[in-house]
Amino acid sequence: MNIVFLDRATIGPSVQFPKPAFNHKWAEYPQTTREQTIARLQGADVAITNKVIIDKAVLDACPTLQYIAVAATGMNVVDLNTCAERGITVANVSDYATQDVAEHAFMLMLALTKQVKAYSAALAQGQWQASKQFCFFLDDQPPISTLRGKVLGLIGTGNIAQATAKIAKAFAMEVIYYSPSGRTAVGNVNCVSLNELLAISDIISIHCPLTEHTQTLIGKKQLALIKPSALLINTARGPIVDINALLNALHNNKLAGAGLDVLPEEPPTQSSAIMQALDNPRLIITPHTAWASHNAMQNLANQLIKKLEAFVAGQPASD
Ligand SMILES: NC(=O)c1ccc[n+]([C@@H]2O[C@H](COP(=O)([O-])OP(=O)(O)OC[C@H]3O[C@@H](n4cnc5c(N)ncnc54)[C@H](O)[C@@H]3O)[C@@H](O)[C@H]2O)c1
Ligand SMILES: O=C(O)[C@H](O)CO
Repeated sequence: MNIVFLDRATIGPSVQFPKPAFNHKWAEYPQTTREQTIARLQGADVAITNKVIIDKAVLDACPTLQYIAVAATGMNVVDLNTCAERGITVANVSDYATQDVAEHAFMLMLALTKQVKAYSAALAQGQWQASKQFCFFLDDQPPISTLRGKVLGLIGTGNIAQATAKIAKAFAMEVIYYSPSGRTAVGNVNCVSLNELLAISDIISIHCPLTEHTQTLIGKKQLALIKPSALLINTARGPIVDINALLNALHNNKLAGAGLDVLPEEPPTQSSAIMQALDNPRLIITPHTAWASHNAMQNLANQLIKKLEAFVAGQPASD
């Protein structure tokens, strides 16, 4: 088996990939550009990719591929339909960073409700040091608020959404879900329509995959349904939110804050509108690191190899 790992450097250097227990040749590259992808996959049976795109053009030019291991939960970098037509197995790694991503979503919620960015910046500018009392308030920011009692609307009902719901319960928040499948409840928590969720939530957190159905799921029309006092958290995939519509809503005070771990373009270019908005204290961006604890990444590496071994042994893949 010829295995080619196209973007090994996207998994931290402290992580060891176990040696597959079958006869193989392993080639790995720190990164692979679009132009390099086809050449590097010539003769490969197995491609491993985290974020290198394997679309129809790549699949057409690499007929030896039998198995694509996505070193991530989100599989949006692979043309799944073409793989299915051609009998190419695509396997992602699910549930390796569930708790990490849920904690990250909460970190963003807490940072926004407690105005951490605005107050840290004021401190760095010496504003607290110059104040006449023990504490210091910023008059031009929304009031600091409390999570307890707030309605958390979760888009998606999968692993990360449910882990986020568990944390929310500990904060005494009220949780609702949106599921496109018509489910009415997850455990004892109600599912509502997307429009209803947008209208009644104090915090909306996105936990669905990026697919043709979820591209700009949250656009101008949907943002208009959200309360101006609400927060939007996206740790799923950047293109699920129309970023220009989001920036507009923030700028016009139609949204109280946004916490984003993912952007439509990764990495973003410095001149992009979102990077130009970075000094907005109600916008917190992390560089797609929600998943990236050492433990989670090692989990991912172990599971990826286990699934690959199961495939080579002709056993059904299991998580
Ligand atoms: N930021 C990060 O570091 C990070 C890490 C892991 C996963 N993710 C992203 O989070 C996503 C969710 O991960 P998960 O482990 O919870 O996956 P999961 O498969 O357990 O759950 C996905 C959920 O999305 C729902 N869904 C599918 N289509 C939908 C639609 N059109 N509208 C609304 N909901 C829809 C499904 O019903 C399911 O409940 C992944 O697909 C990935 O893109 C991001
Ligand atoms: O989907 C995932 O697992 C994360 O985005 C890391 O690639």
